[in-house]
Amino acid sequence: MREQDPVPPLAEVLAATRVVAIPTRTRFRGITVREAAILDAPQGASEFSPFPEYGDAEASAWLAAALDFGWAEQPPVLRERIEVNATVPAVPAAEVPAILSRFPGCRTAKVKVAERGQSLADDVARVRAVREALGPEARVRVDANGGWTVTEAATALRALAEFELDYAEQPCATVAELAEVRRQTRGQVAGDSGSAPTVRIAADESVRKAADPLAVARAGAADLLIVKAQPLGGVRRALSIVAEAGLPVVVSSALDTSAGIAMGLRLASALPEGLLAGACGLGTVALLDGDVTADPLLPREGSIAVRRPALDGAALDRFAAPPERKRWWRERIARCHALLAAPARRPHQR
Ligand SMILES: O=C(O)CCC(=O)c1ccccc1C(=O)O
Ligand SMILES: [Mg+2]
Repeated sequence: MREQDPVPPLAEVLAATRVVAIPTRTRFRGITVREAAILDAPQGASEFSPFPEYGDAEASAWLAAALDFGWAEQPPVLRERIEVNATVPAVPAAEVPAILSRFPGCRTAKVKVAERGQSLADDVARVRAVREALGPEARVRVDANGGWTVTEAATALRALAEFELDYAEQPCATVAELAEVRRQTRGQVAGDSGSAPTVRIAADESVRKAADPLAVARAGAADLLIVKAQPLGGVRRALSIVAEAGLPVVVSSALDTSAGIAMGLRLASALPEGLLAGACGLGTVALLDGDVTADPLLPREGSIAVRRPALDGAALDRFAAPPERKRWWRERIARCHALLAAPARRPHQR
């Protein structure tokens, strides 16, 4: 929400809010039930779904995004369909074909790696299964969610080099570590006879969880940025961050329902030509065992049409969160709303 935009009154926001709890089809990021506040807002369906463990300051950027998408006019749509990647959770390699079958036509896959309790051999087997299923022309990415040290990342990316990765997303936790991994993998290429591919480094958490989302770009620690509309405060704010960063981007999501996916699609559709670095991580409704609309925003022939879903009352009832969780989300919205309404304490103010 732009500084001059008024925040809608709390009573109006709460009156528009329905809290849902939707089971996931596969454990993802430790999550088996995805909770979200769905807003039946004047501009259409919107979503507020920061993960439960996030504090109010971080979550209030997600609320700014939800209110902006629900109450404010959005930038023009420059493209009607957005290509998406298959998102492969940290499953055993044998389960890869079943996961990929939920993403019909997708020629790019993003594979979770560095999962706690698993080994590099598990990661290599999973990535190999994805490469074998999709063929040599497909783009294969990995996402470590900051799970590796610099040494582990260098070792893992060497082991994964044979799969010719599109990029490695957030291999390590900090900007300094990303810069070091980027330097080392380049060194690897330079010292090699030329056969080893450069592994591009993408920043995700270093953008969406940072006090300054542009610091990673300024430090030259990434080749591209993952941008997510909710944590960055909305479509318009994400667009201004992209414009300042000057790096190619991939738009992604946070295991949103179709209401939140629509926000990501809108962001992807508004990006200036040439900035989009391939398929976006917006196909994840395929990982949920339900949705808030009768017409979910699922990948078809590798892409999704840019549109807002119509909320389905029966689905909202079916997935209604238990009373104590509903109360928890409404109280969270009230606290985050108070942070947004107090200009001096607005998070991410620059
Ligand atoms: O980018 C994608 O393919 C899907 C979204 C995704 O991976 C994700 C979903 C929820 C929380 C974190 C992440 C992530 O990119 O790290
Ligand atoms: Mg990521």
